[in-house]
Amino acid sequence: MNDTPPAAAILSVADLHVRYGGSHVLQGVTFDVPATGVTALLGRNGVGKTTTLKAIIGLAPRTGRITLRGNEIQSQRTSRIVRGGIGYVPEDREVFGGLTVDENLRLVDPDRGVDAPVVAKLFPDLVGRGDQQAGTLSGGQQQMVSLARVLLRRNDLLLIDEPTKGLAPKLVTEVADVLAEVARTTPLLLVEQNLPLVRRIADQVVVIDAGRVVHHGDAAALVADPALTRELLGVSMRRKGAA
Ligand SMILES: Nc1ncnc2c1ncn2[C@@H]1O[C@H](COP(=O)(O)OP(=O)(O)OP(=O)(O)O)[C@@H](O)[C@H]1O
Repeated sequence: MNDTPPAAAILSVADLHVRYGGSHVLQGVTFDVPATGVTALLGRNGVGKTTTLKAIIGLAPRTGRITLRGNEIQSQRTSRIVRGGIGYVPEDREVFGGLTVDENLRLVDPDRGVDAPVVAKLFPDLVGRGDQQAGTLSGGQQQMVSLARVLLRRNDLLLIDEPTKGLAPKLVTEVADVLAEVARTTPLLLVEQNLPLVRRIADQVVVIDAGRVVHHGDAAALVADPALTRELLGVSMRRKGAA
């Protein structure tokens, strides 16, 4: 049993609702994200994990209360929330394929491209690719550009949506290494279906089902319990790739 008290919350989500037309996707989602480590947001396909991240960052129509370091942000626009310290890496990577890697990075800050120290530290493979068109990169390399872009800013919290989706096992491991390194200094709220990766880097899990949080607790304990993972997520550890 770990007697360490839980870290204070950096983000609190309370009674979060999202409706798309007649579809009531989130029906009172409530959870905290501790100020350190990795919190994995899990759930079956289509339960609203991406919608939860979008609602936090202001890209989905929401009601409820969302606080960052105790300050309410639920009525703020996305640009203000980002300036307030939340970084967001969307699921579809969204690199600009017609721009070079360096230009993609300089969209965030014109003064910092592939020569930024964080790129050399975390994404050495990108250093020599500054002039390559981002659209010609592999999926894993595009994911690195997407992560690097958000890490050029100082963030108090990062929301990262399925960073390993569609990647080969070796690249999943590389992305996991980067996320583990980033999490040493910045708390992460991570949507991720790869349970070995969750087991490796997540501290806490929040599981959503039918529009609500149905489980909240220690990541290792959930992943170590095959009956519970099957019940909550409908998956068995064996079907998922390595991290
Ligand atoms: N813009 C939208 N308009 C209408 N319905 C939407 C919209 N975005 C998402 N939905 C619906 O909301 C529900 C939740 O979608 P969401 O993408 O948040 O799920 P998810 O848990 O991230 O899924 P997955 O694991 O498959 O990525 C789905 O039924 C989806 O079809």
